[in-house]
Amino acid sequence: MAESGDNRSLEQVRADIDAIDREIQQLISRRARCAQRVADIKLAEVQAAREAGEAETEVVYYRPEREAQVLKRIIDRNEGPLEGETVAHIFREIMSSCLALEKPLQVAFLGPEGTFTQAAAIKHFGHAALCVPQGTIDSVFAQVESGECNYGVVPVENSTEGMVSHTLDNFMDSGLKISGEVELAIAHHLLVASHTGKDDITRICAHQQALAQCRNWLDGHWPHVEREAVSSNGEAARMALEIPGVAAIAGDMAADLYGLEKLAENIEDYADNTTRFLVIGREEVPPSGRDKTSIIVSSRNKPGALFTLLDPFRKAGVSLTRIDTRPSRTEKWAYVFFIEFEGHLQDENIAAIVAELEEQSILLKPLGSYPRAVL
Ligand SMILES: O=C(O)C(=O)C[C@]1(C(=O)O)C=C[C@@H](O)C=C1
Repeated sequence: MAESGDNRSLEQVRADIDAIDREIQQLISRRARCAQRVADIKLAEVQAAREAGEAETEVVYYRPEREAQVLKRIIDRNEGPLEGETVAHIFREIMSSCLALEKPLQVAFLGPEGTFTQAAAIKHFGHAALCVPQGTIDSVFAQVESGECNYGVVPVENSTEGMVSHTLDNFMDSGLKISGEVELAIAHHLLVASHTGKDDITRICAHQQALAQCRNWLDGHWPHVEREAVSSNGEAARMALEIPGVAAIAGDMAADLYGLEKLAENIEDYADNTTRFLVIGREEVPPSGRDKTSIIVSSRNKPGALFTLLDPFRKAGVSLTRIDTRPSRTEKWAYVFFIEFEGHLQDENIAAIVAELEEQSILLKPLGSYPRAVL
């Protein structure tokens, strides 16, 4: 092994690396064969259930709770010198390829290509999943509901690509479940085509939220250049490639996709700009041990209604991670609450809270329990 103080030559160390790569490759192949065996077992179980006359079920190849456990364990046991997250990303890709051997996944995302939602889909499912762009959040839901796609990825919080409230509204009418969450650090760059010089720029295009998130930087560096809000950062990048004088604000995905150059990197006014996305699917996810649950709940419009809804959480000592309000579409001046908290619907304390809320509310819809983001 390459230890400090070791005086082997470059050739010798490279010979070590070659031998290690061979072993890693053999182990990855062995792992992939295990995944194939897992797929056979899953199929046999579903066939046996069908023969026993149990309800018609689909084979569920993708297991988010298991993936979260595998990735968490990798981070926890990591001893360096690589960062735990770096190693986990490598395993993310290995699992993604293993799953594709079992069954290739189709994942709908709010497009177009090159958006942060696509980056979130790839971060969550790895590069082996086939990511299919959709024009609207509604059509991401529709693709998963119809079975055209296995899963969907939509923005939910502080997004540069879509309306959060629109995602929440979709959940009110949909039978889909949340099967995961993705957090993505958003880094914006000023991008131009290789034939566009700094002095050629006459217009800077981006999604309106990206323009807003870079306002101070733009005021400082490009105070006299026109800014134009377009439908997405991906679209802005496409324009930068095709229209002379246009520069785009967008992320790495868009820069790579359209082969654009970065005139300036990380131009967002606030570092730690994170967007959160939800993964939607048709199945409920079993507990991973580190889960979150989302519900929609609506109460009668009377004083103290919100307090009554939240009190069971306080009594049980369960942390809320998010609460949003949307106007009810059926009753004037009534509201529905979108509440997220730590724990799984199968946990006893969570089941008790939900039972209590059911008594207090006029509507309670569990949207699913899912593993907390690991990466
Ligand atoms: O454990 C399983 O159920 C598998 O299918 C194996 C595996 C993996 O490669 O580790 C692959 C896909 C699943 O989403 C989870 C894990």
